[in-house]
Amino acid sequence: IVHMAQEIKDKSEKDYQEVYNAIAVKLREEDEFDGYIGYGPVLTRLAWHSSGTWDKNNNTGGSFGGTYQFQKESNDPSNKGLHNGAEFLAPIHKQFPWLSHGDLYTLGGVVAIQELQGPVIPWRPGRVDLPEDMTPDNGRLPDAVYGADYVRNFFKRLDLNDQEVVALMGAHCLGRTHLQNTGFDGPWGAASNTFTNEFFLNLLNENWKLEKNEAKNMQWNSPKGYMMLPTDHALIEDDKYMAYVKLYATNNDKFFEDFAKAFKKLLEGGITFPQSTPTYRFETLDSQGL
Ligand code: HEM
Ligand SMILES: N/N=c1\cc[nH]c2ccccc12
Repeated sequence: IVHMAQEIKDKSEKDYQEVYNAIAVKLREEDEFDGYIGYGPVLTRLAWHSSGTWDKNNNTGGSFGGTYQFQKESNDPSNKGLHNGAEFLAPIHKQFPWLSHGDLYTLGGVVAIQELQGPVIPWRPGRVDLPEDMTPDNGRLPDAVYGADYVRNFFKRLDLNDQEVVALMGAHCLGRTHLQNTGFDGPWGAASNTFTNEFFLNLLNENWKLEKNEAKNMQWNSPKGYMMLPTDHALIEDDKYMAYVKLYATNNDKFFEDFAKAFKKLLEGGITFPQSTPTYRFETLDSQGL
């Protein structure tokens, strides 16, 4: 299967910056969601889950067709809680009906990362809505209970190497787990809505204890009330992953640079863009003085 992005002839950078700004203003205004965490983390997870269904071996799934809009995909147990992100974006789709669902879900993640003070994520438009029967089967997204070998093998399907995997996992600096969504709980107290390299610093500096949680799942907890999934903790159980954890814990610029590249790659998996497609680097609201 070839997913050829369409050439968007009648929309300019200004048009896409307008969509970016509409999402960013709504994000700034609706700050009370999920105990004042806001919508940034769940929008980030929606962009990742709508892209993470890609299978490089047969080029099925991925962000191109916007198939998260169909219940077969949005009802995947792996996607529990993401309807909050989709409902947040629904009015944006109404306001800009010319934007495809695939472009909408991925752009939502780009806005979230940038407005939460993360790196600029270069982004290209042109994803094309596919019919419901092209929706990939459930079960293509990763489980949280396994170790480093599972994580490494899982991300091969998305064509992502050790360095890209560790960089991407740094997004777990945002938001929190919710017992009723995934059977994991915490961190307790203030979960973060600012994009930093803290995930790596916490992995290295906290005193982690493996405990069974209320849903009978094992997770790593620290005296400060932080938590890590088994797949998070796997990054300091494996020498190759550990090297990148240390790199990103000590070099925030390198983390930002590598995260931006890996997140763009994740959001574009399986898509062939025409040479003429522009790559947009959007301004944040702050940098526009808005
Ligand atoms: C081994 C791979 C991964 C596993 C097993 C995993 C698992 C999870 C789980 C269990 C949650 C909690 C969801 C909930 O209970 O509401 C979560 C949240 C989250 N994940 Fe991941 N994740 C992985 C990779 C990623 C990647 C690659 C990204 C983005 C680049 C990401 C971004 C997020 C964000 C932002 C949240 C917070 C969502 C919220 O606060 O509502 N995750 N993840
Ligand atoms: N602070 N938030 C997290 C810390 C470690 N791992 C996570 C996994 C998913 C969501 C949030 C976190």
